[in-house]
Formats: sequence, structure tokens, C-alpha cells
Amino acid sequence: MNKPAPAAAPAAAAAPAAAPGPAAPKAGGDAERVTPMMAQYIEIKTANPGSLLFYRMGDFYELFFEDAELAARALGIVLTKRGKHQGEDIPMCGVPVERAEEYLNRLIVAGYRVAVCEQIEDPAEAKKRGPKSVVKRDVIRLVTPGTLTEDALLDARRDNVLASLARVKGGEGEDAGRGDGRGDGYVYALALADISTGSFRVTETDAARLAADLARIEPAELLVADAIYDEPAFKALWRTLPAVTPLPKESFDGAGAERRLAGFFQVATLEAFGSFSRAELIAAAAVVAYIERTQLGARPPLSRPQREASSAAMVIDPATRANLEILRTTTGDRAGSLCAAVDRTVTSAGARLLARRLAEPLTDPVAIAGRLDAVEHLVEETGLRGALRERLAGAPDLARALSRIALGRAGPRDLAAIGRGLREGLEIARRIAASPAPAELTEAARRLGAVDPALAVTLHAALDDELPLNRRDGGFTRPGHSDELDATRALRDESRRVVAALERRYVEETGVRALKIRHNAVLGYYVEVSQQNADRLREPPFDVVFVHRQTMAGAMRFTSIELAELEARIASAGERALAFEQRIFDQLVVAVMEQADAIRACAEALAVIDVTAGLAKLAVDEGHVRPEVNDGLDFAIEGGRHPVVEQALRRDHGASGGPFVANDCDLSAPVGGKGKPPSGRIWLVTGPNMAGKSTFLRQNALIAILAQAGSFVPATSARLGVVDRLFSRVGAADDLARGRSTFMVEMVETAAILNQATERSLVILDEIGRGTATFDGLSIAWASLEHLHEVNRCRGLFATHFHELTALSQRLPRLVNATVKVKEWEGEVIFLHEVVPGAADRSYGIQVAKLAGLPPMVVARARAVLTELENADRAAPAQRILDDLPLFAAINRAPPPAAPGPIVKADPVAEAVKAALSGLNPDEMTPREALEALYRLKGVARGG
Ligand SMILES: Nc1ncnc2c1ncn2[C@@H]1O[C@H](COP(=O)(O)OP(=O)(O)OP(=O)(O)O)[C@@H](O)[C@H]1O
Repeated sequence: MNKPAPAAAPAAAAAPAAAPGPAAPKAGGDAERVTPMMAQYIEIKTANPGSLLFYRMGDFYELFFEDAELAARALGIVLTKRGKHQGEDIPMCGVPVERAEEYLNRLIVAGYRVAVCEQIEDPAEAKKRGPKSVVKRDVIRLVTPGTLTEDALLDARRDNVLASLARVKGGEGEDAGRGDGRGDGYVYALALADISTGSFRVTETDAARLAADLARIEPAELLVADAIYDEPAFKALWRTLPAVTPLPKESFDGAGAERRLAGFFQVATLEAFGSFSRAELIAAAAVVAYIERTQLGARPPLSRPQREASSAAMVIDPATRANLEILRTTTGDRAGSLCAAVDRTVTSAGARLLARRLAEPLTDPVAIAGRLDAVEHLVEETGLRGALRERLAGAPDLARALSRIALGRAGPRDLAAIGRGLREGLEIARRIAASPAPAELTEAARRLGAVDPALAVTLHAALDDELPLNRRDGGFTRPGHSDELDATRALRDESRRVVAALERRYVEETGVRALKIRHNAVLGYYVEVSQQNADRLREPPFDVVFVHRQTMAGAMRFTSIELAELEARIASAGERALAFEQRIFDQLVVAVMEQADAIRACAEALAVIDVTAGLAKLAVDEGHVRPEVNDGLDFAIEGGRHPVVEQALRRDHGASGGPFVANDCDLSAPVGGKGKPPSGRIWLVTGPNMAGKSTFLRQNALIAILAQAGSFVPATSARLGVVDRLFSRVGAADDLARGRSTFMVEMVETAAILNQATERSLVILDEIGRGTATFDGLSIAWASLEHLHEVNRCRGLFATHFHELTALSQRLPRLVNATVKVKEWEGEVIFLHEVVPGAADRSYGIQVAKLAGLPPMVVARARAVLTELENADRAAPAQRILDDLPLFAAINRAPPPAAPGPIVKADPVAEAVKAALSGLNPDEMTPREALEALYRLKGVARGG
């Protein structure tokens, strides 16, 4: 085992977002009054600041002082007291050891960290040192959100990523020179480890995209240097994460980073791992140091760090992720999300990989095609698909079992899981290899076949079919595996039969039919009879056989020489059998760990096959097609559908209910454009409320995500040039926690889009400008649309209720008007959900309001008001703006107002108005004087 490098000093504050770290009680001056046990507790507590201390006492983990108060409140358990400290009662609460995982989970979810302190010697050993000596105890593990490994503490379908963020001054990192003008002069890197599966990745990032990267990764815990943690600019970002752990700057020390990593992976140099930037090395080393510190030297089977190019994944900012409900809905549920709708995997590892693929769609058309080839193969090979899925359904979670084995937290079932997983893996590999298959699948099959098949055989031979949870219970070794163990077990079991025979004999000899031989931890084996029968055993001839040991309320307990001898035999046979089994367990662990890398590769391969087969099944069941993803700027979707709404409609209405109406969408760059390089189109979608605009917008974004994640898509055909960044502003929600109104949130998000979208981006804007006064909103929407078309030159979908905007298509050549069709029938509106070229002529808002059940009086009155307003002709201003305002591009080219230019001669009229104004004091004027002054000013302005 690897000796841990000296870990940095622990953070003083834990889980800053949720809970302050409880302080250690002071040992205080009145040391005599502190019991030895309490002294030990205080010492251990002081050494582990910032964590709740689970202090093992027999069958309980006890918590004391402030820890007890915090835990009792968080867990809803009873707070009691135990003895006194410095004259005060010591608050205490406890959780039973067998239910510790459940309580740990709740504390971690509540934002706490827990130090688990165990007894590290037998109480009998302690007694030998003297009657008052305390059992030795020590912290064996720090449980933090990012370092969980137990199934009970983890969501099987989600990665549990421990991330660390490192920052170095620009110029020190590889990409420092990139300077896109938005950076803050630093190079950032993220290291991402999941100790429950062994995955370990590093990637560079920058200040501008850090939020998007963290939203993609969703770390369970983020490690940052104190200094960064305290920077005001990041405070809001930290609040979006479940746990952020600040560490002293030594944890991010550049000088020792390479050495620490080399030490962890037991290599002399990191050269073989590939090249890393300085920031990446520092981030990776910080993660490793933290793992060593929390696992106290146990070494999880982390893969060597894989470097990921920061441009490998589509950038999706946090707002867009939330809006598009990729992994969960805006209310936080998995059900109803894109992921839930397309997940047909049958293993947890498969579900985790699918979520990761959807969270980070690729940008390399070749890599995307590789995944699509594999899905297509399994779409066509129905028999193979079914067989693989059936096998996979029986495959256990290899990666998580392996991790527990490496950390010494495994039970016999984890070992058996490895054996079973490897056997299934070999069978799956054989099936795939039976016919030619695309590279992604043959590569997965190769990895499955790379583990020594003898390991699965050994595990199967050694482990019984029915297994206990804990290794300490014994009884997991298959009979026949070890002759020596079998012999010892026979002796133990034989002895038990002897006890039963002895009991029968004692009953016969004494004539006490209710005599029982029982066992407990204090007396060992003993004879128990009721009080009435006890005298019989105390009279001759039995008084020489039975020795009185204990008197209970209704019973008396005795022992005998024969029983004591038997006891010794049984105990030693049982102990020897258990010790044998522990040795066997250790040998199996060694055998497994020797192949840890190959097993982890197997686990990854099984996940890839599961995702591929699941997506193939989805494609077949839901009628998805293979998209063509290329390097161009196409976006041509025919017959596109919304994967989630389509399934929901079918579920809610059955096959007979209104089916989802498929729609085309073509944002491809027009061919043969002159002058400027080609750019994609923007569709301006108008249409009544409830017509399906939002659904149409989202479905196209989701199709892009699915396609680039390597999935078939809900359409009859799809051809798209890779999208580098996806932006969406859909719907509006207050962000009260951050003190932002609906309109402010909308503007912040719109600003981000206008500042960052490139011509490779896809922008989805739903009703921007809705949250303010009509003309303000219209103006903002107008200017944003022009900016997207002229400056960003991205592909986009822009839904609006401002019909005035449709006039813009006369001037913006790549702006296309589209509308969602409705039919009016006897004053009612019928939604056809069909997107067609052209502009909506009416809003039908009042009809929708009527549908929603607004009182008839209100509906009638609204109709009357509308007629009045329409007579005022709202369309006219748009045409006027179009005719009067200069082109957006022209403004854009105009020099900025502050630019130095020729000296402008003063305007004499303006000067005169200014002078007249400066002589007025509105506070001292009567209304009449004010009116007169106004007339005078008008006169001056006319030059009079
Ligand atoms: N293509 C479609 N086929 C069938 N039903 C659809 C389709 N599109 C939308 N719908 C149904 O219409 C409902 C309203 O759609 P959506 O929210 O997209 O309308 P909208 O035009 O954005 O409305 P609003 O302007 O009020 O936000 C959806 O909940 C869905 O059930």
C-alpha cells in the first residue's frame, strides 16, 4: 500500500454552504476532573476540526458536546447527557453501528463532514494495561460528500465527483496566450475524481466558462484554495454547488504537485501519463492529497489522470442546462428530464455513463460518428442487442465494488460481484466478437477479454452462493474450497451437535424437562432452569456437577466442567474457521487488486455497451433516426419531435390521443453567400400562446444534444454541423436567492448569450423582453435579434409575441419568419402545432384565456379593449423604425462615442436652452410660473 504523502493541514471550516464546523471542547484547566475517556475524545476531536466526530463505543457511535447538538437536530434523534465536563452536563447522542450508514448519509446530505473514530484494539488488551485504561481509538476515515463509496450513501445512477480547482497566473499555463479578452489573466484547471468508480480526469478552463464546466460536472464536493474561496466574484458560484471545501494554499502548491502524483501512482515520473499543464498538475495533486487525507492512507483504484481538451465538449451554461431539463427538471426531479426519457440502460454504470454523455455532448464529428456506428449496429442486430441487454441486466456494479475492495470496505458480496461481472463480461465479449462490429464495440469487447479468466474462476470457486454482508461474519467460503477450513468447520459444527446431546442428557439425568443450554457473551455456555427447578440442581448428586453462576428474576444459571470444556473446543474451532476465512478473503482481495486496472477497464466497457444497447433500443422503440453530424454550419431537421413531450403525450392520452406533431427546422447556412463567410439562419417563430413555440424551440436544442452525445434522434432525418455552444433562454424564473428579479435574470442571461455566441453556436431565445413594458421589451428583443444576426452570426430560434419583429426579415437576409398554425372555428381556437413559414397574424391570447376558464365577463371586456387597441395600429411603428433607423451593422461599424474625433462646433440653440434652463429653480416656482417658463423655453428652442 502506498504511504500517504504528508497531507496539508485540514481546513478549519467544513461544508461552508450548509454547516459551520463544530468546535472542539476545551480540555480546560481543571484537568483532574476530565475522565481518561473524555481526555481521549477531546484529543481526537481537536485533531479533526471541522468534522462531526463519530466516537465508537460498543455498538454505538456516540457524539458529544456541540457535535451532539448539531447531529441530534439534523437527524431528529434524542439528545441526552453523559457525565460532566468543567461542571457542565455533556450533551450526547448516539447512532447504532448497524444503522450508521443511513445516519451518515443524512448528515452528508445536510452538508456536514464526519470523522469516523473506531476502537483499534480489543477491550481485553486495554484491560491488561490497568482497570482504568481506555481502549485505543483513532479516526479511520473522514466522510465528506466527495469521498463516499458505500452503495447506501451513493446514488447508483449518478457519478460522485470530487473536483478541485487550481489557478495559476496567465503565462504559466499552456493556453495562457489564448486571451479571448474575457479571461481574468489566470489559467484555471479542474481535476475530477470519482473514488467510487476510479475515474480521474483533468481539464483546463477559464473564468468565463467555469460556471458552465461546474454545471456540466456537478461535483459532489469542490476543493478550492482559501484565497479563491474568499473572492467575492466567486461567492455566487459556490452557492450553486452542494459542498465547497476551502483548503490552505499549501494544498495547491505547484512545487510538490508532480512528486505527490508520482507518489500516489507509484511511478518515478509522470511522463508516461502524457503532458499536463501546470494548473492541471496542481489540481490533480490537490485531489490526490485530499483523498489520502480523508481515506487515511487507503488508496482507491484511481485511473491515471486522463486529460480532456477543454473544447471536446459542447459548452452549455448552467441556465441553459436548467432550462432544457437535461438531467433533471427545473423542480429537481429526474422524471420528466431528457435523461429519464432516453434512458433504456439496464445497469447503474450504464445510467451514469449516459448521464455524463448527455451532460457533455462531443464536438468532434469523428468521435460522434464512432458512437453512432455502434448504436446503428445494435439497432440492426436485434438478436445481439437483446442478448447483450439480458446479460448486462445480471452484471453487478464492478467499478463501485472494486473501489470498496481497494479501500478495505468490501464485504464478500463485493468480491462475488467482481467474479460475476467478469464472467458476464467474457460472455458479452464473446457475443460481440462473433460477428464484425464497429470499433467502439470491438474495443469494448477487447477490454472485457483482457482480464485473466482465472480470476473469475477463483472467485467463483472460493465464494459460496449465499453470502453474508460482512467479512467478519464468516461463512462465505464455499465448502470444498479449502480442506483445512472444512475440517475446522466440521469440528465446530460437530461440537454444536455435542452441546445439543449434552442438553438432552442433562434433561434425562435431572428429570428437569425445561432445562436448556444457552449462550451469551458474558457467561459463554450455561445451563438455565426455572427458579422452581433450581433446587434440584443444587441437591446431591447434581450439586457436584452444576456450579451456580447467576440468579435471574425467574431463572437460575449454572455451568459445568463438561460444558466449559466444550465451550473452549467450540470457540477455538469457530475462531480458527473465522481466521481461516479472513485469510482467504485477504488472498482474494490481493488477487482482485492485482488486476484492478483491467477490472476498471471492464467496468467502463460494460457501461459503454449498456449505453449503446440502450440507445439502440430507444431508437427502435421510439422511431429515432441516425443523425449526420459534420463540420459545417448545417442544421436541417425533418420531422423533428420533442423526446419528452412526445412520450408524455402518449402516456397521458394513449395511442388514440392526439399524437405529437412533427416539425421541420432548417437553420443551415444559405449556400453561395457573397462577401461574408456563410452563417446559419435564425428563425423568428411567432404564434399564439399554447401553440407549441416553446416545445418546438426546445426540441431542436435537445436533438442537437442527443446527436452530439452519440444518440439517434427523434426525427425523420437530421443533418447538423457541430454546435460548439448551446444557449437557451426559455421561460423566466425569479432568482430571489441571488436578489434578481425575473427581468434581471432574463437580461443577465441574454447578455451572456450576446457576448459569447459564435457562428458555431445554437441559440434558443424564448420571448425575451417579455418581462418589461411593451416598448422597452420590443426594443430589447429587436436589438438582440439584430445583434445575433449581424455580430454573433449564429444559428438560432427566436420565439416572440412581438409581431412587430417579423418586419425585420425584410432587412436581415438570414432571418426567416415561421409561425405555429392554429385554426379558428366558431370563435374557438384549435391548435395544430404545425410550424409553417410566415408570420402569425394574431395572438389568440384571449381565446387561450377563455380556455383557461377566465370569467366570461372578463373575456368579453378584454375583447372590447383589444379592438380599441388594435384600431390604434401597433404595426405602424415597426415599419417606421425599419424605414428610419440605420442598419444595425452600420451602427456597429460607427466609431464608439468616446473615440477622439474632430472638434465639434457648439450648437448655439442648445447653448441658449441650457443657459435658460440653468436660471430656473423648479422648487420655487408656482405651477403657473412653470408653465410660462416652459413656453419661453420652447421659444428659445425655436431660435426665437
Ligand atoms: N408538436 C406538438 N404536437 C403535439 N402537441 C404539442 C406540440 N407542441 C406543443 N404541444 C402541446 O402544446 C402545449 C403548449 O406548448 P408550448 O408550451 O410549447 O406552447 P407555447 O406556444 O410556447 O405557449 P406560450 O406562448 O403560452 O408559452 C404543450 O404542453 C404540448 O402538450
